[in-house]
Amino acid sequence: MPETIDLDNELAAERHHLTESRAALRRMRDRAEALFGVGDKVAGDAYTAEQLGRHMARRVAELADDPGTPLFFGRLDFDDSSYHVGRRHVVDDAGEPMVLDWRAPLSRLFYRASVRDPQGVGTRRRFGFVRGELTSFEDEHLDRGEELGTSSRILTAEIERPRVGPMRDIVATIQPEQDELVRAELTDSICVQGAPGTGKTAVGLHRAAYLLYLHRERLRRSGVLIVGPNTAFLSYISAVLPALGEVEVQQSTVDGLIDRQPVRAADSEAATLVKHDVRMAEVLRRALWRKLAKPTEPIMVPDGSYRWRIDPEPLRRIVDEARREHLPYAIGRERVRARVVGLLQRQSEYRTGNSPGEPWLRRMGKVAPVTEFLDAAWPAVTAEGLVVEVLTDPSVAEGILTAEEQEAIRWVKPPRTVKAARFSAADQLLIDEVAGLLERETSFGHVVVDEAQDLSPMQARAIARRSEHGSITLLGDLAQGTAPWAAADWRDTLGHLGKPAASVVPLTIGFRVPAAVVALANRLLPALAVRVPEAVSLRRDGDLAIIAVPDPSELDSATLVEVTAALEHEGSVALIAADSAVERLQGHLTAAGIEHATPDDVEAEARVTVVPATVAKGLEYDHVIVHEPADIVAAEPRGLNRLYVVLTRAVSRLSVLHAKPLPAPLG
Ligand SMILES: Nc1ncnc2c1ncn2[C@@H]1O[C@H](COP(=O)(O)OP(=O)(O)OP(=O)(O)O)[C@@H](O)[C@H]1O
Repeated sequence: MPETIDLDNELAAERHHLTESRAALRRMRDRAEALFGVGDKVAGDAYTAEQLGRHMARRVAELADDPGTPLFFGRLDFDDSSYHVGRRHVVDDAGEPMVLDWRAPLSRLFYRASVRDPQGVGTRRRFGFVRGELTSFEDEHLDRGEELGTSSRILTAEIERPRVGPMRDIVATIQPEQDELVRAELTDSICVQGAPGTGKTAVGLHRAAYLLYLHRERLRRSGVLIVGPNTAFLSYISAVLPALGEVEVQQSTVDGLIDRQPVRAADSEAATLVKHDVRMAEVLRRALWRKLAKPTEPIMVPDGSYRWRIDPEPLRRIVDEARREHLPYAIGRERVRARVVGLLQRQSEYRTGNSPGEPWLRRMGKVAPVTEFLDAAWPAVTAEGLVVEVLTDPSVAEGILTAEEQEAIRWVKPPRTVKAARFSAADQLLIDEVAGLLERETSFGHVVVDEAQDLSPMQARAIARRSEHGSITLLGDLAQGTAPWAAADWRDTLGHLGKPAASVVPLTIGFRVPAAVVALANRLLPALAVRVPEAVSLRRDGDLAIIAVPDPSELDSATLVEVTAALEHEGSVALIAADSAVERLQGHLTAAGIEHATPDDVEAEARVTVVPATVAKGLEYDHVIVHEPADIVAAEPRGLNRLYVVLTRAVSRLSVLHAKPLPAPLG
């Protein structure tokens, strides 16, 4: 059987290449560490030493080898050469490539070459690994018209593998439609509308890694930011970028971006709605700029034996001019101060014949008459102070907000001082909005926003301020919108984000949810009032069980039985329930001696996670057990959308237990 022997030899050769590549990576890391050690001795000054130190530490971290993940996952054979494709570049001692980074231009062919357009690739080889051990490979001879596409055994195994712990990268199996998005230009802002499990999150994270590779210096200076819906989601995705060698990407919720003040108050529902409404931006802008007043008094500045004077007319001109320059408010104020001092300087030069020096200019900027003029014509404002004013007396919103809306946000008991004010979570948005009117925010080079369908206009504006000079990748699914302000059309969100021209691209191939489960969830779509393309599941496997429990008092115990049965299978188990039922169910599990974790504890040993329905977004588990869908739907106005999210978390099996009738579209 010569074919078998040949294959064995091939496999042995590939394993040898893997061992050699690992050794080469270790030597690269040793060299980096050695350099790290001498870095502070060769660097001239403390600053350079620190910079160099940080650079080297990063380099060493980037070169870390994770024995659990394969160093390469594919190979491309051309006529006269072949390359292994992997998570990062590995070179031998002579600098020759042993593994090409998946982001290198040549590696692109691994994802994109096809029989129709082989782009010079003769054979594409994919490797199968078990716990870091290379165990198999699969060849597509594109030059002989062989192509596996999504029927690749290795791709199927990867998609169907049991899920444990945090999210993993998908570099080995990025699909052409995903690759197109991952490798979009840095200057392109894109919006990805994708059904559940189509790889939106994966695409966003890989795009961040790709852009960092291609524009390393530029993006390192300006930074890359990933915005996610909650901390459970952020911990779930936190391992992906480091596994790709990217250790310096900031990940945050929107609240985390804008937390200038502690949250010490809660809003009514009506107040929350108003504060997230884009009209609040207009209210705050008006409240701020109304503070400018026309100068009516001259400025008189005694200066030794002289006395300088500026009349109201030139002062008015200075204020008007600065206003027309559309500068942020605080910068405008300083501009006015500088121009006033400029006029004083000219008078002084004219009268004394000398040019006053820096100290004189600084003193003039601060003398009482100048400060008093500024405080009257262009008063100093703090973001917190202005928000306190508006919430104490919302009448400034006249004509923008209705009388009821003004009442909804009015503070019943205004604080005596700004310091004593107790701000709510939504107030942080208002404070951030004003801060953006006062000063310029620094922009990230690229921002990835996940679960973007739930951004309120004011949240989108907070992100816009941080990406004014950069591009964005917006990821979401309109059908999964659960916030009261959830978008019905991506154009609206893109407008608030300041990227109205971004293209909206659909993803439709589902990698997570088995076809039977997708079919169930899709029954909800017509009731969700959004127009989105349905997902087509790649997964033919999977089980769906809908279990009616006739006696409501037995629903919890039936759920417990289902959890116990689920533990017979490999992989993770999630019990998802209406938030109000979570504590009770946790109690039952504890009483039954079943270990269980919370969704933000991704390192937990427990195989069962109890997930409140409102936290399930973006997460996935092998076996999902949904407890009483009717309660999940009843808990909030967009409960059906929430149920759609909950039903689409299952990778292999979904069990739905109900005592109440199933919500209409499912019944
Ligand atoms: N090309 C791929 N190869 C293998 N697995 C993939 C691929 N694309 C996505 N997946 C897997 O499918 C699952 C769903 O991906 P992901 O969470 O990115 O989807 P999503 O569109 O963000 O889902 P949701 O809308 O539910 O948030 C993940 O386990 C991911 O690793």
